Amino acid sequence: MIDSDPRVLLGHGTENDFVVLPDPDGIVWPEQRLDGALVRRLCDRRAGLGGDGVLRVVRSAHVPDAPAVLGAALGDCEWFMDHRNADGSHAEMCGNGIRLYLHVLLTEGLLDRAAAEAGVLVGTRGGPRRVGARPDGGYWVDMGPAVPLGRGDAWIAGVTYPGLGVSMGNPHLVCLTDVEVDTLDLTALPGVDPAMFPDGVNVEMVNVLAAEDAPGGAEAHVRLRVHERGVGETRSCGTGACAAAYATLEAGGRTAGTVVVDVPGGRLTVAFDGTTTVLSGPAVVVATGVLTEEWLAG
Ligand SMILES: N[C@@H](CCC[C@H](N)C(=O)O)C(=O)O
Repeated sequence: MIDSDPRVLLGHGTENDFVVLPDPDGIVWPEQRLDGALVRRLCDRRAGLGGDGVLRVVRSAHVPDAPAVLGAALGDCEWFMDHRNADGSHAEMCGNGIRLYLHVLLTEGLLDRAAAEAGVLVGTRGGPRRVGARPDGGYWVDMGPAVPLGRGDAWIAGVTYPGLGVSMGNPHLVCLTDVEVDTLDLTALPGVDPAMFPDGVNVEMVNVLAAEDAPGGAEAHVRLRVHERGVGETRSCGTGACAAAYATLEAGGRTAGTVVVDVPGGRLTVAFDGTTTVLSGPAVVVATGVLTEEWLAG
């Protein structure tokens, strides 16, 4: 039995879709209730609502992990993006999810537009991230620096694809390839070296469409498909787009520039200034509702 209304929203960022649970004061979905089994049920596309993950919208004060992962920034992060992958696991960071998170703070009346446009520091298990709304729609996120993790390979159907490991708070292996990414089977996680990624990895397969003269004056334009840790193939990954953009610039000997990243679910833009990484893209709330007692009891 849940005392308060178990309100729920469905939303997405470039079709990376999430079940969003508003729980500002940590009353509706305390961690012991929102366990891995319930996350898996919510994300089930037939027996639940369906999603690549769950975002709990909660104040940092009600998240037991927050002091450890935010450290001195705890007091600056009123809000915490409590993210779960569809398999129930926690991830450090989610670039599409955090844009949707800010959008939900706005649509739920938990934040005013002026504050959102100024940019808000949100806690994540990867540390604090600043996210903001653009006056003309869309959202930006300061994702922090991309951290190279060294060279590694992915294997798909007996073919080896050389790649670059990149951390965006969470681990990625980016393979730039001339093989048309739309022809690859990403149903299963590509083979990787487990010693390089002891906590698992998200794998991005990338075609570089333009290494210069990209749309909107960007430095490069790529197309990406991704197999996400804890989910499977998704239609977009914000951290993956950042990792792919970093690997693309790095292959051209650059550390700064803007990369347009096309994913199956839309378009993201990633800008590097040599210090940090700014991800931009849309966020959409599709529906709002209430979970039924019948389903919760099931
Ligand atoms: N889709 C997300 C990343 C979600 C976490 C990832 N599956 C992991 O386990 O690291 C994004 O938009 O960044």
